Amino acid sequence: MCAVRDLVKTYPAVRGRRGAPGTPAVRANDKVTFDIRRGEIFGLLGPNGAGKSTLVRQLTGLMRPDEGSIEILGHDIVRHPERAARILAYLGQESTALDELSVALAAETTARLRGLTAADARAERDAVLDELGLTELASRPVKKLSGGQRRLACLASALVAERPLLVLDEPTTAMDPVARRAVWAAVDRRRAEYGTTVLLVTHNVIEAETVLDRVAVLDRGRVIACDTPVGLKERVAGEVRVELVWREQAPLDVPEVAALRDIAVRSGRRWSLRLAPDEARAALAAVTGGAAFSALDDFTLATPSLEDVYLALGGDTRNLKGLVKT
Ligand SMILES: Nc1ncnc2c1ncn2[C@@H]1O[C@H](COP(=O)(O)OP(=O)(O)OP(=O)(O)O)[C@@H](O)[C@H]1O
Repeated sequence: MCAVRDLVKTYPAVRGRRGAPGTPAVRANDKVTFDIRRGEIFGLLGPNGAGKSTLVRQLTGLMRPDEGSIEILGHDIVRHPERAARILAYLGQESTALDELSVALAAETTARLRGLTAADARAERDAVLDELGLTELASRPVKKLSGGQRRLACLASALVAERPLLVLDEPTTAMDPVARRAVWAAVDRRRAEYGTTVLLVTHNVIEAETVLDRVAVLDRGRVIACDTPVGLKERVAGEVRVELVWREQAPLDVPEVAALRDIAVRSGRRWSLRLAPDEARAALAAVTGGAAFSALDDFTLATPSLEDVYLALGGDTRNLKGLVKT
C-alpha cells in the first residue's frame, strides 16, 4: 500500500552571520527504502535525530524529497503531494491550529474538512470522543488540557472520517496507561473493520515490541534493519542480557568486574551486558559469588529485546527511550 524507494533528504548548510558559527548540511534521510503492507502496523524506530520526522513529513506531502519516490495506494506523492491529505490522516508532534478550538469542535471541523456532511461530522465526532473516553472534556479548549489529554484530543481529530492510512508520530507520548489502551484499541478496531494501515513513529522500544507487526530501524538517516520484532530478535537469539546494579560504585579492584567494565553499556550505577549464555553464567557467578557481591544491589538476566537488536546492528542507543532505566 506504501512503497518508499531510495528517499534522500538533505537539509542545506547554513552560513553563520557576523562571525557566528554556521551549521553544516545534514543528510537526514539517506536512500531510505521500505514497503508497508495493507492492514499492518508498521513502525519507524530510532533515536532522536535518526530522521523519522523528516521521513514522515515527506510521506505526508509536507516536504519534498531531494531524490527517490513515494507511492501510496498507487498515488505518486512526490509529484502530487496534495493527494496525501485525501489518503492519510497524520498526527504530528507539534500542536496545530486546532489547539484554539474545543475538543469537540476540533474533531467536528476536521471531519467537515474531510468532506463529511454536517450531520455525519457530528455523529463521527461523538463516536470518536466516546471511543477515546474524551466525552467529558468535549467542551474544553484543546490548549487548556494536560499534555496527555491534548495528544488524545489531537488523535480524536486524526481518527474522524476514516482514512486508509494513519500516520502517527509518537501518539502515546505523555499518556497514562488507560489512555494508551484506548489508543491501541481504537487503532485495532479500525484495522479489523476497515483494514486500516498504520505507520507509527516511535523511539519507545517497549511499545514497539508489543504493538508493531514490522519495524524499520532508522539510524543516522539510514534503514539499518526492517523485519518483524520477533525476526529482529532472532538475530541476537544466541545472547542474553545481564543487568547489574551496583550499590554505589562498581568494585573495579575485583578482576572479573574490571573485565566486564569495557563490554558493559554503563549508565550510572547500572551496567548492561550482552553475553553468550555461558559467558553470562560465568559473569553472574563471579559477581554473586565472590568479593563483588557486597557491592551489588540488584541483577537480572533477560532474553534479548529490540534494544539489544539495535545495539547489535550498531545503532546509537544514547537517545533511545525505554532502554536505560536509571
Ligand atoms: N529544519 C531543519 N534544518 C536543519 N536540520 C534539520 C531540520 N530538521 C531536522 N534536522 C536534522 O535532521 C536530522 C533528522 O531529524 P528528524 O527530526 O527527522 O529526526 P527524528 O528521528 O524525527 O528525531 P526525534 O525523535 O527527535 O523527533 C537531525 O540531525 C536534525 O538535527
